[in-house]
Amino acid sequence: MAWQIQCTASSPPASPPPFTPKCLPPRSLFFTLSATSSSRFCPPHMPSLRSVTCSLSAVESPTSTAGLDDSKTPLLEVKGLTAVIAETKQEILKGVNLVVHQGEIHAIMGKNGSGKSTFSKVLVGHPDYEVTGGSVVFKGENLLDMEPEERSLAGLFMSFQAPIEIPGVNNIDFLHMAYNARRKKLGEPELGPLEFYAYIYPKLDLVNMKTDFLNRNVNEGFSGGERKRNEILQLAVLGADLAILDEIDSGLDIDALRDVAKAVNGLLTPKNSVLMITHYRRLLEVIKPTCIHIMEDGRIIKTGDSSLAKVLEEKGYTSISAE
Ligand SMILES: Nc1ncnc2c1ncn2[C@@H]1O[C@H](COP(=O)(O)OP(=O)(O)OP(=O)(O)O)[C@@H](O)[C@H]1O
Repeated sequence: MAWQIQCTASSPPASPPPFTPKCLPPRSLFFTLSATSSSRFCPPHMPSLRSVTCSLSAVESPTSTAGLDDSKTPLLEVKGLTAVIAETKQEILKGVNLVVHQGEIHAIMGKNGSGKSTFSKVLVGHPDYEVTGGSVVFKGENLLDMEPEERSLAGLFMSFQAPIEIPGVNNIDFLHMAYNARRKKLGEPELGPLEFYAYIYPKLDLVNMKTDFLNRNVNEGFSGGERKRNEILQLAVLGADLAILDEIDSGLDIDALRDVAKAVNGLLTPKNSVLMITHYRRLLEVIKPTCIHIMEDGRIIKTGDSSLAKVLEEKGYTSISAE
């Protein structure tokens, strides 16, 4: 799936409201996020097991430059990102702009087929898509130049809408390998099996998972909710500067949603950020977003605070499109 965010701001208000996220007026920002899952696309955090991929990007609106928060370097900057389906050349992303700073939580919503997942896929470098324009800078580096695993090692994590199974690969071995790859990248010594077990064991409580899930093959036979918990366990183990969560709430029962939200909130620090795609306000009530972005036809058409989700629930996307 894919995400795309766009924040637009007009002229700065005379008196800024008490809560003025950096992505809202007087700033002009655009966010784009896309994520893709495919049985052929590997998690970027699994360099040697290419079955899923992740990536994220943000671009500043060409019209929003004056409004950007210059006081902080953006974590993610996506500018005018356009992309087509590789096979048919059909354009899906039509100019996505997004800026994410440290400590921010951004939500992307939008009708089915608006391009959210495509955006995510493009960000992670999914081969089904070709970038035809724009740029994506993550932590000051050109994300589009990086391989999917390089993006992960740089601090990008993505949780897929439909996490894939990796038959024959033990969950704890998978996590151990991915974790050590990250440590190696950071110039830190790798952990042996016992050290890693001691590291991961307390994290199971975070997502309310039983120990035996570690010894099962990755997602094999897991229920939908268990897969989502496992995704968040991966995030807890690997850490991330930017976590992209694609419909992390789908398939979760009420208790599981609470567990997952608690885990995600517990992982947040002033230095890392979250970009989450969702169709439902219930997620935004437990993981409170800094901004909500609405995507339509491959672009971010509106950005607002959490009250936007209430408007959507009451009036639907048509009311936004009509503005
Ligand atoms: N590989 C592909 N081949 C053909 N069409 C594609 C491909 N990828 C995306 N599309 C089309 O691009 C459009 C956007 O799809 P995308 O999955 O990004 O939407 P979305 O906003 O994530 O939708 P949803 O909310 O239903 O998950 C859809 O019309 C989809 O059919």
